[in-house]
Amino acid sequence: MAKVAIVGATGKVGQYAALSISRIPYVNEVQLYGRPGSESVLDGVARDLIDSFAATGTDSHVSWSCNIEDLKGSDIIVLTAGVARKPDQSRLDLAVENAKIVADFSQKIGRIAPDSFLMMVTNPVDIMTHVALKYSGKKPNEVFGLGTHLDSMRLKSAIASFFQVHVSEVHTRIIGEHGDSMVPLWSATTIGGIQISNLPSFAQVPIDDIMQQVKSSGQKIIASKGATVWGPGEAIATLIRTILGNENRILTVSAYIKAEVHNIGDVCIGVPARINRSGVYPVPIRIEPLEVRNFQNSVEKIRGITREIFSVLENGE
Ligand SMILES: NC(=O)C1=CN([C@@H]2O[C@H](COP(=O)(O)OP(=O)(O)OC[C@H]3O[C@@H](n4cnc5c(N)ncnc54)[C@H](O)[C@@H]3O)[C@@H](O)[C@H]2O)C=CC1
Ligand SMILES: O=C([O-])CC(=O)C(=O)O
Repeated sequence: MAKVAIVGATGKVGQYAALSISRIPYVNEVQLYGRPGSESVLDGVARDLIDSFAATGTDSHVSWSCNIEDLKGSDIIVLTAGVARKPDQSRLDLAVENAKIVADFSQKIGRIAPDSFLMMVTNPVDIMTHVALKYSGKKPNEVFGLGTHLDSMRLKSAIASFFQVHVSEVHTRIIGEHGDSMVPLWSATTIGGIQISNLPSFAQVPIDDIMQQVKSSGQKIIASKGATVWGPGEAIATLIRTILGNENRILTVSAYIKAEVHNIGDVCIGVPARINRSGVYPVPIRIEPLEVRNFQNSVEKIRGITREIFSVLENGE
């Protein structure tokens, strides 16, 4: 059984993640962490969560704290703390402000919970994952981010809807940045086990429209209801269940790569990774030449901004 802590638990994503995580059978403690001053909100979130348990039969302990030392003993810490973008902002606009928050928490988490996994949600998530890796002092397989798994879910829904098939019949992935330079892998997309380009109707797929829809999904939801919550909240729970259940599923997460994708590396970015109780292991893959070029561009963009952010953190602005 495991303790999962959420840092940023008073926020929209943190609150829904608490609910989705509490329903994972391997979790026996959900800890809600918030900044000093957020005691009353945390208490309310905990009570509301516990009220739901009678309906779902959930048997989990809920605790809350504003004392960072209480993260001790966590098996997984989910970091959702930080600012969220406004509809007219890019995720990258949040980089400097959130990097300071993430670096500070990661340093503390590295000391207080050295054996925990650290899952990054705060945006821009690929860069924040690298900040968390560096400042926590944890191993690369212990630090990962919710990146293009969510984009892959969005693409999967769009493809299932176009072909009018159940989502479980669609396997697909988006790799690269959780942002504009994301790269769909059509070469790794199947419907009912058939490679998508072998289906005659593939020629009718409005690929550009679908990718535009996937890329703008977060922004559209933020513009209309203020935040994306249920998509990311469920995706967070899937990743945690995969670790705690030692499931060895291959999911696309932001992880540190060295040379797994055509020798491109030294960056945290969305890649397929085998995930189990020991952590997150990027899978060596070979993809089509155009996909390699697009991935290389995405990597160069994220690596460049990550370096700038490291320099800001080290030297100040
Ligand atoms: N990776 C992904 O797929 C997704 C990432 N996100 C990101 O998650 C983050 C949280 O989003 P929401 O929950 O919608 O935002 P929110 O504004 O509802 O919650 C933010 C949380 O961070 C805390 N926080 C803010 N500034 C802080 C600081 N200086 N120190 C400590 N804690 C601080 C707040 O107290 C609150 O608990 C954002 O960066 C957002 O962009 C959101 C959805 C999906
Ligand atoms: O779009 C945002 O800012 C939140 C997010 O990352 C997503 O839902 O994909």
